[in-house]
Amino acid sequence: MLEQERQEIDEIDQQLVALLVRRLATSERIANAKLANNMPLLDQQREQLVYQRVAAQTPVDKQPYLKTLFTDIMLVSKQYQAKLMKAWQDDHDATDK
Ligand SMILES: C=C(O[C@@H]1C=C(C(=O)O)C=C[C@H]1O)C(=O)O
Repeated sequence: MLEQERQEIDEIDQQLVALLVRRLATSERIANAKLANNMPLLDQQREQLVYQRVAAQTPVDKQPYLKTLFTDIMLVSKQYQAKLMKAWQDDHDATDK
């Protein structure tokens, strides 16, 4: 009964996982550039642009759900960047001593 739809969800999830892994890898490169250039991790202006772009691509009835999803996606992205930047900074401090 639900097999076809569940198979479609599985296929979509497979694509989402690959894209989310790629997004995190890109976020890692951004974290590296921020540390090298003494820039803050958080960029609220950029996040507002992301929300605007997502909303423009989303049917109105689904916009609140996509907003929640992207809040979480960017939260995880920032958590990952914070972990990486701390580890790189700790390494750097250790080699300075
Ligand atoms: C990835 C970045 O770092 C943070 C995470 C963002 C994201 O995951 O889209 C956006 C802005 C920043 O708060 C960035 O600055 O582009």
